[in-house]
Amino acid sequence: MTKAIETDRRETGSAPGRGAAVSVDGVGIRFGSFQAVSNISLDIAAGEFLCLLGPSGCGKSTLLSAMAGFEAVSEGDLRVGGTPITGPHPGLGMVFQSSEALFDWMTVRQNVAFGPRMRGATRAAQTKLADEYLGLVGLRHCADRFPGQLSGGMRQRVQIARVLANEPGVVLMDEPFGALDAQTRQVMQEETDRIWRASGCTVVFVTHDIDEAILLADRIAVMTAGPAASVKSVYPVDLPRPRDEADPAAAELRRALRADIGEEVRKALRDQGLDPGLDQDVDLKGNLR
Ligand SMILES: Nc1ncnc2c1ncn2[C@@H]1O[C@H](COP(=O)(O)OP(=O)(O)OP(=O)(O)O)[C@@H](O)[C@H]1O
Repeated sequence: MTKAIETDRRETGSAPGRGAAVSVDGVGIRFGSFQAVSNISLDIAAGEFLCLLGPSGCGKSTLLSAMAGFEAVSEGDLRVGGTPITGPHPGLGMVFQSSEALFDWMTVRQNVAFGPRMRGATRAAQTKLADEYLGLVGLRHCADRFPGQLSGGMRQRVQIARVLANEPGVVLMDEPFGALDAQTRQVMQEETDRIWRASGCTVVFVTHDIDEAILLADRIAVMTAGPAASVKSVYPVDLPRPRDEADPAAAELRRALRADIGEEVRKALRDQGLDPGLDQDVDLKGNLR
């Protein structure tokens, strides 16, 4: 965290950006009579980077939405920093897959300054904070452009800067790089690792990409196939950072995750009346390979 950001925190009176713990205890979420997730328990430590993996449609986004306060839990208890989540909260920031979440009519700087402005920061402090976080994501030089003038990867960086400028304890990311091309995605993964370490936030990150999870996570939680999905297993990723995909330990973890998730994807396909066959490889979205 840079000195200037710390100074701005004092000027804006905002909460420190240190990570907050997330506690998920016996959580179930229903939509009418449909039980999407059931009996989910996860303790996420302050400052931890946790990835959620699971078959398509198992309830990853639903769980993330509940953590963000967008979705009410039907059973169980969900807390951030010890406080029950009862609705959207400035201590929680959400990065969406689509950068349409940005305000197209505002400049990049105005987008990032939006949160501090809503918190009543002075104009000078808003600009200073926005420029600091734009610097953190490597986009200071784009501050006066509009989102429509940026590439997809740049827009996602603006989204991240905008969320961080609110100085949340927890950042929730729902497949943030799913719509990007492979090269931009790789750069964004490396950047996320760096930005997360600089910010000190807790991150809960939903992805379909096992390699992305291995690259970024402290722990990976694998969900069962829905309905009534729960957490099947949790894998610690005890690998040095920055991560090396070629590390034999990463390859071993990749194999274990593929087997674990593959089982759930096959289950989901069988429930849909599709039999992938035991020797057929499937990806997390249920596509045969
Ligand atoms: N508002 C809603 N009303 C009814 N059902 C819903 C609603 N939101 C989600 N669901 C259902 O809950 C289940 C979980 O959906 P969710 O989007 O959380 O899965 P996911 O794991 O994030 O999927 P994907 O990996 O494909 O993005 C699905 O069966 C979905 O149809």
